[in-house]
Amino acid sequence: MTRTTMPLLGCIADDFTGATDLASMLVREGMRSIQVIGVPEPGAAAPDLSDIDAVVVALKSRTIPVADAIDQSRRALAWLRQAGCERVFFKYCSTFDSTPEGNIGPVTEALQQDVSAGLSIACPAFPENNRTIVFGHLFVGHRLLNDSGMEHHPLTPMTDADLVRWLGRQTTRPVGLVPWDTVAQGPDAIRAALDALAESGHGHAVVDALDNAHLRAIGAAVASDALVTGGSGVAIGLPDAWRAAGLLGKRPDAAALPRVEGPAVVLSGSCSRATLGQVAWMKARRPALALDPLALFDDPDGVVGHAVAFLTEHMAEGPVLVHATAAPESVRTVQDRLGRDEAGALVERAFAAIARQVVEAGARRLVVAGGETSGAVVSGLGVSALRIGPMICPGVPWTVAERAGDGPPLALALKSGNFGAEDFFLGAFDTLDAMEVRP
Ligand SMILES: Nc1ncnc2c1ncn2[C@@H]1O[C@H](COP(=O)(O)OP(=O)(O)OP(=O)(O)O)[C@@H](O)[C@H]1O
Ligand SMILES: O=C(O)[C@@H](O)C(=O)CO
Repeated sequence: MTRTTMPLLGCIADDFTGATDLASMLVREGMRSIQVIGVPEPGAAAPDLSDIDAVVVALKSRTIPVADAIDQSRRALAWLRQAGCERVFFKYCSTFDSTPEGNIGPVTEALQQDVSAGLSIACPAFPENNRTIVFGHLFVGHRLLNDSGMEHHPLTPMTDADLVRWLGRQTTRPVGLVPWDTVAQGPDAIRAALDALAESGHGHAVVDALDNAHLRAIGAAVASDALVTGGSGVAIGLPDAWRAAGLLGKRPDAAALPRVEGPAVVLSGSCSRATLGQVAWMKARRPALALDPLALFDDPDGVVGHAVAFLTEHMAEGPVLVHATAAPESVRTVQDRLGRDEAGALVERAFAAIARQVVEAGARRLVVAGGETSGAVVSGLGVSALRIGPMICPGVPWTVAERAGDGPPLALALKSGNFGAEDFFLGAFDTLDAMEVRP
């Protein structure tokens, strides 16, 4: 018999757009999914989980102190288990963003303890976005992780592509490897390798994957595990395995959302390479306004007001863009003047205010670029949960927001900095117009 009343899978994601990425993969594979913003406080209105298969709790725990990340993740786990989830997924970045101290290893070990898991896999591979693992080494495209640009990341510089060694620095229990030639032999071989590693005292296994066939085989091998850890890629094999085991029903309409119509805006606070290209592409086609952080520092209300007036003037005619996205040298100038964190916080506050005011002025469909920027916008709009809909590109779905009070429905697409093709900003609205509608 297939269970129908409670979510089967509870997920804990260490950042915001990462949570959306995971939920999107689960929806594509036929699980009705919702993303909850932070751990709901006791007594707060709980999201409606009555027809939901997977719940993803979005934390901001990737770069906070280890003890705080453990505490938040454990609270998320307790809430998910109370909601009925029997399987747990810990989602981190496909570039394994972490430091020698954590937070991936320590959070995994805390969750293992709480769900009484023995060994769990670690698999950030996401071939659809060019992240693959070969003999434990993570590649971004053709480059090793530590030669991909990620070695310069301001918060989590990834200076070693050897995930067995890197994760081993963060964990108390040994880390083993299931190499790709074992993975290629299929689920039974993978399971046997994992069991052998557990038998020999390993607490973690990095699992190689080069393509989606590998990920589906891994999913089938670990479908009974209480805890799976990884990027969104490794989640794609789980739903089929659960359906085969009778734990999950068929969900042909998993991606359907209520129709949301109305003016469309794009807010971009990401300065990642992919977003720079997307902003340039959009500026050549639609009205666009650049936010100047230094002007924002001098007159925040004036600059926000000007941006809202600009959006409001143009949004009825089609998608319109406001961006702080700027080239690295211009970002450096701003950071030298204001400080890196202060500049970031100033721009994020501005986007939160712009989003709030432009929604008050009638905007109903918003695309937001950048993880931190998305967090600020979602907080600014008072969103408590996101129902996940169709995929725009691997890792980015449309969502419909649940908000406190009786606000009008809002469609939101939250894009990780480095995801999406050049035409993402306009293409996103085509996906929304073409989607199947939930009555
Ligand atoms: N022109 C600018 N000068 C200085 N800081 C900026 C500027 N534009 C944006 N920022 C800040 O840079 C940060 C960008 O982070 P964000 O997470 O939004 O994007 P990202 O890093 O590209 O996305 P992701 O985390 O999904 O990869 C934010 O704090 C934003 O406010
Ligand atoms: O896994 C990824 O690359 C993304 O979902 C992410 O976590 C971006 O911060």
